[in-house]
Amino acid sequence: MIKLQNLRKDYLVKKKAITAIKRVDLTIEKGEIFGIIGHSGAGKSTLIRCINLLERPTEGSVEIDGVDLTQLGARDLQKARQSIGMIFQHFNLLSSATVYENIAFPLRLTKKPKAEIDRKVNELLDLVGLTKHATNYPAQLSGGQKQRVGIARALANDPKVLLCDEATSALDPLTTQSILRLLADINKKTGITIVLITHEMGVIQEVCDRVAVIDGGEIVEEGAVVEVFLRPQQQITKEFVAQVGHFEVPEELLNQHFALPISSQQQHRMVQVSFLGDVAFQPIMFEVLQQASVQFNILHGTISRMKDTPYGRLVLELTGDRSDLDRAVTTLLSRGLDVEVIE
Ligand SMILES: Nc1ncnc2c1ncn2[C@@H]1O[C@H](COP(=O)(O)OP(=O)(O)OP(=O)(O)O)[C@@H](O)[C@H]1O
Repeated sequence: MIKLQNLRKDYLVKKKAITAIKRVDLTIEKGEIFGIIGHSGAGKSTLIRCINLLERPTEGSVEIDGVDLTQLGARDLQKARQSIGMIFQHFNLLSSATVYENIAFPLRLTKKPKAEIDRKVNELLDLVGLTKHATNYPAQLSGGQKQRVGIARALANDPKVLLCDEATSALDPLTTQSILRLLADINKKTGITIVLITHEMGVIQEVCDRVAVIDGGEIVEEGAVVEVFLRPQQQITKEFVAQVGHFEVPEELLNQHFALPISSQQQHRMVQVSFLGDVAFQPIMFEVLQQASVQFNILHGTISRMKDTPYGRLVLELTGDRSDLDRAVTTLLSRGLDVEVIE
């Protein structure tokens, strides 16, 4: 659907080139919600603005549905851009136009008939829950409502792709949630491909299917959100995950003395058990440990949800005969849990 190949973007500042995007190869599938996360200055805005050629790449190609936008002439590019909607951190609404007129604006630009404009604007007002505010001006709206207008306007020409440039960064946590839920809903209803950039891992966790981590103008890690959360490879990714995950085993646990009593044949073992998807709802762990005659003590845990996928991670102290402990770990692995022996 979206294919960025060998993408580079330099800015000329006082006749010197500053490389914002070093080299990016990225494929985003049709219908997915794809997140790009990075710190300030990492190149997120530049990258997302290259997707609709608001920034023209210095090198490389930007394919949407097999068409390389960098090869199009002005008229064809303008047409292709109609299939790419965009929303912004500060909404970029026309302050002197009503909510209705803001949404109608792109339809008027494409010279749609009046009746069609009216039908479409009303449909979009309903979709974003702003029917009652049609005649209000942006200054009369809350931040969340302004972003809803931004979303409706971006969807006016039925785009195939929606680009979200830090769309929730100016909003409080509750409003952020409601905007993310609206985006997820629209994605489900229409199958639109959504690309969003953010510096907040919570945003990625809430709505994205896949994520790429950008650092110094390069993608340093990429994968399904659940995989990246549970098995981050790069240090920067681990730091982003730590913003929301509480996945790291606390230092004091690693140094503590085991709590369960022990007899001479028995051993202690500290394990981290991770589970994903439906397996999170099954009592596998307790069943297996009981059957193996292994005692356990929960030392630390997180159970939550990533978009629609439940997941959990528990740190357990296990006590039992060595062979029982080995058997319990092997059985847990064979039943689809991820088990890592910490100590
Ligand atoms: N128009 C521009 N002219 C010159 N340099 C720019 C321009 N836009 C961005 N840059 C530089 O390119 C690099 C990447 O900037 P970019 O805005 O893409 O990063 P970002 O990850 O979106 O950061 P932020 O979250 O702070 O917006 C930075 O070093 C920035 O200073």
